[in-house]
Amino acid sequence: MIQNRTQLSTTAAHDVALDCIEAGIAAAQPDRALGAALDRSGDELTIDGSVVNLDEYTEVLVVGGGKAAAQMARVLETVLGEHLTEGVVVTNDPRETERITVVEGAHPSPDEAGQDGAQRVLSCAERATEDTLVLCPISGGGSALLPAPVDGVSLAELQSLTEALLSSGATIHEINTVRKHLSAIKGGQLAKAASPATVISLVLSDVVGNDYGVIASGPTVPDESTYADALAVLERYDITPAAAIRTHLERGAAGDRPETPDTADPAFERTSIHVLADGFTALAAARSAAEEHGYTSVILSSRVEGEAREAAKTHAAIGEETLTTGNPVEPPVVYLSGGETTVTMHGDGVGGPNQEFVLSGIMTADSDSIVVGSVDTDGKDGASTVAGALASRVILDDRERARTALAENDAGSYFMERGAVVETGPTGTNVNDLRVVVVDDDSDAS
Ligand SMILES: O=C(O)[C@H](O)CO
Repeated sequence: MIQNRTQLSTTAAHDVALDCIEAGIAAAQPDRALGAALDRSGDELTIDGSVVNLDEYTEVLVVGGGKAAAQMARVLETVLGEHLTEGVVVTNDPRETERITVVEGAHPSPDEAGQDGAQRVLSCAERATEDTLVLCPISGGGSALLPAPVDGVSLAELQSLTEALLSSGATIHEINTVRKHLSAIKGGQLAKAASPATVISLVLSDVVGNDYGVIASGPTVPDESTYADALAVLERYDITPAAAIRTHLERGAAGDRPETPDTADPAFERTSIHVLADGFTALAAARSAAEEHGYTSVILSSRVEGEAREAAKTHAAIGEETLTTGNPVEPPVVYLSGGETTVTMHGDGVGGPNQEFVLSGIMTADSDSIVVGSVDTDGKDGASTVAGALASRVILDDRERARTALAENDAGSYFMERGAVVETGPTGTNVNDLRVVVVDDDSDAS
């Protein structure tokens, strides 16, 4: 799956790191995650260990959205077989399905097809009764792919607000607080549309910490945020929305519009959620891959956030400690982490947080025996076209150039010139970043 593997595999440690990356991305594939979590035997459907008796329902609907929704829909079609009544999902990564309708929408800015798809998802959910089982495949990207702007707000107004929010520096929690208050499907409203049905959400998480209400703006999850919170986000980031948007939010804050449904809403009495893959899924698979190579393997955290170059220094420092004092464990060892780091732009170079992480990491590490790899599991590191990078300080043949590249957010060019970028192409999944630091006990990295 990884291109340029031979170029990247200059030592055994590089090979180990690449195997960890490949195993992590493979484990987070939607079909694999769903396939592992779902099982049907006759009328019994097992979801992540919980048994659902399909004969208790007169129909089974599948509604959802997100980048992985079509892959998830395919698995559901196979597992449900004759029990499936109908379904609609919206995605930007369509796959062939037999009975579930797949609508192709746009990401990261919503489009008309997505709007139409979201409407079809809502209509399908609305036909549910208390005898209906509604299964909701939901994954990252769902917020853009299922727009459903509220009455009075146009798609064009929502598109320009989305663009402003995405470039504002607001967190995904903040962005989705605003989105939830401008949509007829987000913030629990899909579950409300399906009420009083039994609603089971099957989720692939691209949100660090798996806040259910944030993943795809939580269409089936009670929402505690308010119109006032949404207005506060716009104020915090100095965003002036279209007049219709402001009016809608202000009327909502004044109590003239219903809030998104919260935990007290009876719509959630028969809802449940299963996160079937997240950043930890990739880390656990990477750990097994490292162990197969005979390395001790330590998952540092699946929740590393903050400035990429600073996080890298901490990872490199752990590697150095390992080599000098054998703490926290003796080498050879593979340290793994996930989460999502960010980059504060100082220049206009090529790269992304993962490439910047690797460059900062190898510039900090004072040994050839520390190999640093980092990728975005969706195959696209920031605005670049590659997944990330993999290197040791051996490629620092021009330290001055490396320093400038880091200063100008140009790590991508530095690695590209030296064949050290990791290229996967679009992977079909996204469980955030995957970082691998291999610390060998000998100095065979050359
Ligand atoms: O769709 C979204 O809101 C983001 O991908 C987070 O899940």
